[in-house]
Amino acid sequence: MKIAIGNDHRGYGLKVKITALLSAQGHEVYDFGTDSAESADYPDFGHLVASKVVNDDADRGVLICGTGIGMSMTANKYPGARAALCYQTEYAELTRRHNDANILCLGELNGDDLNLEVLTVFINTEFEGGRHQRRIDKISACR
Ligand SMILES: O=C(CO)[C@H](O)[C@H](O)[C@H](O)COP(=O)(O)O
Repeated sequence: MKIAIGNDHRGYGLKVKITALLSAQGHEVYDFGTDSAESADYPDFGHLVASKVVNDDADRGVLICGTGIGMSMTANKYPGARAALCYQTEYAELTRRHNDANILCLGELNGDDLNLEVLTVFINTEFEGGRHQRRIDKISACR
């Protein structure tokens, strides 16, 4: 799978671990920065990753900031982005099965170990389709 990843300064350490894990599993990881723990603005990286996903240059995106909230706000500005902020594995499973989420947002505050579990579930869970596809289609239908 092609996976685009981005982070701000608070997400840098976790990004390094995630990139190593995904690469070891054979995924193609495209790292859009930031590349250090020096202060950086999360929208800069959220925009890069979300645009890659909605343009089909990546199958999934992963975005990390302190809470994951700013990244999810940024990514969901893009039509076709379904960014999900997940703090527990159950949410990652359900957002893949029911929402076909294509971007996972993580909060560094949630802890690296739990975030890596959440990531693994997100990457390995398939969309169920059926009634959930109808509902996803309705997300795009702004009134
Ligand atoms: O959590 C975040 C946005 O939702 C970001 O990680 C920001 O970094 C957070 O707002 C903290 O900012 P700071 O400059 O590190 O204090």
